[in-house]
Amino acid sequence: MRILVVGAGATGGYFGAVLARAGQDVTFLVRPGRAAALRRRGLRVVDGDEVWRLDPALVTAEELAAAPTPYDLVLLSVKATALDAAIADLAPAVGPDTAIVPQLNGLAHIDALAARFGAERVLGGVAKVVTTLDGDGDILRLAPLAQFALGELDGSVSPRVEEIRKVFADAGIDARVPADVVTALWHKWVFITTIGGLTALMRGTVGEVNAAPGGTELATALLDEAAAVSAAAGHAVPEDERRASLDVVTAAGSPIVPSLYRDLAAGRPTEVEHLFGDLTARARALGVPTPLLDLATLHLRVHQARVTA
Ligand SMILES: NC(=O)C1=CN([C@@H]2O[C@H](COP(=O)(O)OP(=O)(O)OC[C@H]3O[C@@H](n4cnc5c(N)ncnc54)[C@H](OP(=O)(O)O)[C@@H]3O)[C@@H](O)[C@H]2O)C=CC1
Ligand SMILES: CC(C)(CO)C(=O)C(=O)O
Repeated sequence: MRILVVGAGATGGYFGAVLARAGQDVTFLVRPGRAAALRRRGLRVVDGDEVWRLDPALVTAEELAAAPTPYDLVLLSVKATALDAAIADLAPAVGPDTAIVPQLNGLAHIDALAARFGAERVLGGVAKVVTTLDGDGDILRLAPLAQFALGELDGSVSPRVEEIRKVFADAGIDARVPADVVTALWHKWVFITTIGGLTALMRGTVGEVNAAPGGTELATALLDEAAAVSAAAGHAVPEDERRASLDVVTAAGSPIVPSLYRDLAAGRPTEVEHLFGDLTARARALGVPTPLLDLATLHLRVHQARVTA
């Protein structure tokens, strides 16, 4: 299977490196700056005490446009803020049989991809991994979790989904095909807006927020707001899943923060519109009140305006 990973950042770099290390035919579509850094330093993954280096196959948008090459699988791993440009850049890699698996948090990117490439080429993908880039561009894996869920958007069971799942599983990734990947995307969205809203509003880790009086109540209220939107959209969060998410966002002493918080704390733009703007707009359309998520949205918008000015 020829695999093109679009974006060699924290998640794409990690999953792509794991797939390449397992012997898969992986090429990274990267922008010139990242290409130069990877050629100089290699793609390094720091996983606890283990550090491994890969010298991956790279292609830039210019090179791909000059020699269009259809790939079997395109794994889209950019931030939502880079989505439109990435869609244009990856287009020459899409042929009649290409499967595009995005792994962004949120949902709106699915519609954007389907509009550009046709819904039949787009699968749903949900990444559960905790990775970040350090100052050298190396990938740091911050927690043992490495899960990838994918599926057809219409819920059907297809040979290509099983084939891709097996490629991930054979590389050692906990790869799953949920009963309904759109529901899985919604539930990840609920989780990410809860933990993102909590840590962004309170400017602390899950443990720090919960150590303060009222922190646990805020985590619970955020989760319930986000879950109410998901339920109104037809994707109710089952009680066991709600409990599992609650356990994570109320865990005493937990050092966990989401990538959104890392971006905020580092003064970088965040995926505010894709994650929060979209969810609160859908909440309004569905008649679901979301005062806490609205506050988080406003907070992140103020940051966005400042850092993009
Ligand atoms: N980090 C995490 O733990 C998790 C993140 N997610 C989600 O995954 C998505 C990606 O996040 P993450 O991997 O953290 O983001 P990163 O910013 O670490 O990586 C994104 C990469 O995309 C590259 N990129 C942007 N535009 C293009 C383009 N046109 N062509 C090629 N490369 C491009 C950037 O490269 P450049 O160097 O050129 O800027 C960057 O390296 C987000 O939606 C996030 O919410 C989901 C699960 C976990
Ligand atoms: C919370 C987490 C790590 C779960 O995969 C995530 O999606 C993110 O940080 O963006």
